[in-house]
This record gives sequence, C-alpha cells and structure tokens, in this order.
Amino acid sequence: MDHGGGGIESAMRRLPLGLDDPTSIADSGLTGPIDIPDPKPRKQPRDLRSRWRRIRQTVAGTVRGLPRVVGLTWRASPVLTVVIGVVTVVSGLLPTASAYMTKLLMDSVVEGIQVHSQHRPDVVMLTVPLLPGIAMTSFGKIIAVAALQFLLFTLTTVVTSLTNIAQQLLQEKMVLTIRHTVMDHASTLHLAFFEGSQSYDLLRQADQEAPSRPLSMMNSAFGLVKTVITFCTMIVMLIAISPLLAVVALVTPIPAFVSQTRYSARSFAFNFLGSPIRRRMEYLAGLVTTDTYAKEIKHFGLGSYLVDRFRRLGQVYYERQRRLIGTRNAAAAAWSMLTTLTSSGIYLYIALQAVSGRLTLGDLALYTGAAAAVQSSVQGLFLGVSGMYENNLFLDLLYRFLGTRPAIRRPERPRPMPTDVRGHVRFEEVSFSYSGSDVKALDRVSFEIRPGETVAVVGRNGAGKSTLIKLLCRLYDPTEGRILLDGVDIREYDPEDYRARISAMFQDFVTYQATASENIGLGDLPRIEDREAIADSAERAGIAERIERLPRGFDSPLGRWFDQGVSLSGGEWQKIALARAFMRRSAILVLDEPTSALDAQAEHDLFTRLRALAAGQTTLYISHRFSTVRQSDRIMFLEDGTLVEDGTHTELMRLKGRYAELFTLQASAYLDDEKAAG
Ligand SMILES: Nc1ncnc2c1ncn2[C@@H]1O[C@H](COP(=O)(O)OP(=O)(O)OP(=O)(O)O)[C@@H](O)[C@H]1O
Repeated sequence: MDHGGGGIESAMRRLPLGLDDPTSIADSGLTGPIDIPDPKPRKQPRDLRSRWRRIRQTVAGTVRGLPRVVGLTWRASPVLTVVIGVVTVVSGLLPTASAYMTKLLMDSVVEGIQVHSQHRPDVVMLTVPLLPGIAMTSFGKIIAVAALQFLLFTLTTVVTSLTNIAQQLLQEKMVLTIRHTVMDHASTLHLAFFEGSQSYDLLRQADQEAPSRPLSMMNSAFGLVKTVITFCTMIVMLIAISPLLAVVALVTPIPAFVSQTRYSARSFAFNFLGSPIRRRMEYLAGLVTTDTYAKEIKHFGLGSYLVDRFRRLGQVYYERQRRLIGTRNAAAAAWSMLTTLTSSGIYLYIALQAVSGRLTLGDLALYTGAAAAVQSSVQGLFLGVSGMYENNLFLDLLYRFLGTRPAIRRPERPRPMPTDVRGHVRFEEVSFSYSGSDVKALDRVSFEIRPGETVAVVGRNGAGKSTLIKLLCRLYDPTEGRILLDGVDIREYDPEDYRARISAMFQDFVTYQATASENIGLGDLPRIEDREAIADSAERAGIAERIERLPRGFDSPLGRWFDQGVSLSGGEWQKIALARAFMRRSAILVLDEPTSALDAQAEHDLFTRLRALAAGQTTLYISHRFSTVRQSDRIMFLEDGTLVEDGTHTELMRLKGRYAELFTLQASAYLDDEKAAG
C-alpha cells in the first residue's frame, strides 16, 4: 500500500544500501556481524535539471506529509488542532507585524524630531504639557503606535502560552492515539505477522517511535506553516523595496535545504539498517536483566560474555551515530554560512541606502528586522522541511504497518456460529508450509475426530504436531486442503467466533503477571470475575488447593514483576494454564503437551480423569509420554508432516509400526531400570 510522501522504499532507493534484506544482518541474537553497513552513495544524474527534479520530489513529499500530520492531530483532538492552527497562523504573522510596528514607531519618532528641529520660533507650537519640545501631533502618533505595539506584545505573549499549552496537550494526546492505534491494529494481526523478523521490526519501530515522534511531527509541521507565513510576508515586504533582495533571500536557502534532506534520508536509512543490531542489543539486555533467564545466565557464567557483546554492539552503534550527527551538523553549519553572508549583504545594502537618503530610518529598521526574520525563517524552513522529511518516513512506516491486513480475515458474510457445536472435526488433505519455508510442516493430512472423542497426537520432535493444533485453532490457514467443523469449512466462520468455541492450552503458555484468579479467568474473558467457574477450573486442573494456600488465595498476584507477587513452580504454572483452558465452555479441547512439567502423580491423575474433565468435549492432545497416550480413544502418529498411523493403542501395537517401536522403546527403558534395580 502506498501512502505517498516518498516513503521508505523511496528513501531506500535513493540510498541503495548494498543489502537486499536489511534485517538479514542479525542472524543470531548473540553473534553475527556487528557492523551497520554504510549507505552507498547512489550514482544519480548531477545535472541541474535532475537535481531540480529531485528537489521538487522532496518538497512535494514533504508537503504531502502535512495533511497526514494534521489528520493525526485532528484524530487526537479536533479542538486542540483548531487552537494550534489559529495560533500558528497568528504567530506566523507576528514577526512581520512587529517589524512593521518598529518602522512606524521609528518614522513617527523621526517625524517628531524633524518637527522640533524645523520649528520656527515665531510660530506657536502646541506642545505636550511637562514635555516641552514634543509637538502635540507627533505625541499623538507616537502614543498610538506605542499602544499598538503594546497590543502586539500582549498578543505575542498570549499566543506563546497558548502554543505551549496546545502543543503539550496535543503531544500527550497524540502519543496515546498513535500507541492505541498501533496496539489496536497489532491485536487484529495474524500469528505469522509476529513471527516474521521484518514485520516484527515494522511493529517495533512503529511502537517505539510513537512516544517521541508526535512532538517532533507537530513542531516540524506547524513550525513549517508558521515559518512559511513569516517568510512569505517578509518576502512581500522585501519585494516592495527591492525585488533583487527578495530573489537573493529566496534562492539562498536551497543548497542548505538539499543538504538537510540528504542527511535526513541517510539518518533514516541508518535507523532502519541498525534495527537488527538494536534488536540484538535489546535481546542481550533482556537476557541479562530478566528474572526468568537469571538462573541459567548465572550458572553458565554468561553474564560478562553477554555484557561484552552488548558493549561491542553499542560501541559500533554509537560510532555510527557520532559520524552521522557530526557530518550532518557540520554540513548544516557550512551551508548556513551562505545564509549569514547574504543577510550581512542585505544589512549593508540597506544601511547604505538609508545614508544616501533613499530610505527612511523606519525603513531601515523594517528591513533590518525583515532580514533577521528571513534568516531565522530560513533556518526554520530547514528544520521544518528536514524534520517533516524524517517524520514522513516514520509516517510511511506507521501507515505501512497499519496497512498490513490480517491474513486470517473475517469473511464478508460470515456463517453464524451454531449455538450447539458438536465438535466433529475433519481434516481433508491438509497441507501447510510456514512462510519463507519450502518444507511442508504438514503434508496432505486427513483424519476425522468424532464428537466427544479423545485423540492423542504423537510423533518425534518437529513432526508437525503443534502445527496441526495451530491449524485447528485457525492461527494459520492451510496452504492446501480444508478443515471442517461439523461439516462446515472453518474459514466460513468469523475467526474470533470460531476460536471462542475452542479451549486450548499451548506448549509455550503465558504466565501472566496477574492474580491467580485473573490468570485463570482470562481463559473466558466474559467470566473473568466468575469466582465459582474459576475455582471449578482450578479444581479440575488440580491447582485449587495450592492456590487456596497462597497468602491471599485466588487474589494472590503471581509472578514477581509487581509487588507481593508469588513465585510458582513450573508445574504449578502449567496447572494454572490448564485451568485457564478449562474455563471455556466449548465443544473442543486442545492441549499441547499439557503435562510436560507435571509430576508423575499429577500427570496420571489428569489423564485418568481427562474424559471426565473434558465433559463431552472433543479432545485433542499432544504428548510424548506413551503411558498416558494409551488411555485415549485413538492415537495419531505424525512423521515429517504426514499422518503415518491412526488407530487405538491395541491396533497400533498390533501393526508393529512406528508407534509400537517408540512405545516399546519407552516401556523397555522403565523395565530395564526395574530389572537393574531388582
Ligand atoms: N513459526 C514457525 N515458522 C517456521 N517454521 C516453523 C514454525 N513453527 C514450527 N516450524 C517448523 O515446522 C515443523 C513442525 O513443527 P511443530 O512445532 O509442529 O513440531 P512438533 O511436532 O510439535 O514438535 P515438538 O514435539 O518438538 O513440539 C518443524 O520442522 C519446525 O521447524
């Protein structure tokens, strides 16, 4: 989706980076190249026409960014956007108005002096009481101008504080709006999005930049508008005195402008290219500072190794930043010299004109003010344009992220989910490959599970068991074939409605830093406060008694991230996750290695009671313990993504195939131990 404004792709095209896939730099969270490649200068036409075209493109891209920023501020707060819009226009006019006011004051002062010096003693002059020598007419004028100037100063003060208030409030509002939008969109995205390193980077950047970007976006966008207003009004005044001066003032900023945008693109490319390195730094920092890793890091003595790797990456990162910041600012300073030179020229020209009598003293003041304002607005333009350019790239990133459509979508007219799902599951020639992989994780798998049946899925590591479960939960869609629930292709349903009908516990379940009751209640959000259901699920998972023994029972916070959290053992956490799965009243129960961390007794209890616990649900579970698997109605044996055996324990043992082989292997291990002990 193209959102205009030049975009990341365009920035990358402008600066070919010598890498097709910038995120391929970090091939491991620990090791890999620690360098961030320098953007290679592109061989682009250097003739005037091409340069002019590139400038036009950049300006057009920047201008196109303005409505997007205004759109975002409007979404954050229409009232504050109007306030900031009005104060921006007013404060853009203020410097010109104040320069003009100074001219008026000067002229009336000079006129007053002239009246006084040309005064003939024989003519009576009406003077101001207590201020002899000041003619009444001149006094009136000066007072009027001074009053106007006072109003102008007051207006400036009011506008400045209004700008501050509106900017600060809008900044807060926009941070919230952008973060909320990013979170909201992320929550709708499919699982595969989070598994791709490039898309993950996109999300991270959109989220991480969100708190700092709005202020700089507003500053550059509204600053740009304000500066343009000041600049244009000042230029109009300059044209009135000398068109030549106006042209000089207009042309001078162009080289600096070009230099700034070039560096903006380079700085953005650096950020983009550096993101794999930053990701690795984050990962390393996380390893050393997160509670769950601390034990292993200490035991293997990895601390200093990881810290050293972080330090080396940090050094390279800093060095690159230093170079970029240094060259960028040196170039900016060099180019701004040109502007300074021109302004000095303007001063000189006007001073000479005033001496020769072609201009009044007021004109001199006006033009001096104008020259200073033009110079500072030129700098403002640099800042505004280059800031907008960078912000535009961020906006592209944000909109590109927001433009990613969930791969698993609600059909246009979803089939209503029946209230009485029976739980009849059917896989028809289902194949699936993970994106970016040619290997089929599942290859033409077909089977049927009747309502209420309990089926165990077994197989070696990597055989495709978890993939099968993820497909059943519709976290992915099959590459080929289809999955039917009660005879209907599951893609016909709204994915959320469909998932609500499945209770699942995954291998890598989440340990929420929340109370025991919340940890379980999250399994069925509408009933998160249903204490009875929560207690019942805990009971079924065999964790109720342990929870009741906690200092605050079901209200005890679990995990140590927040105050007074209780640490649970691995098996206890697994039982909590199991209880969460039991919360839902659904037709299908899916458990991926539900007892991997449980003690032998707890595991035995769970499987002997599974049928009762499942209460008529169609149950599919993965287990590597063959002693437990035999209690299921049926066993499916997966190998390299294909279903090679399917039947009851007795049938498969009689078959003397893969299942029988592995079962005998496990059983003999126990028997051998027993024999050895005997
Ligand atoms: N998110 C993923 N992206 C790419 N490939 C994946 C992903 N998850 C799994 N795979 C690959 O798909 C294959 C099947 O994985 P799956 O997790 O289904 O195996 P499994 O049978 O559950 O293994 P285990 O018994 O170790 O849990 C593996 O070769 C694995 O490398």
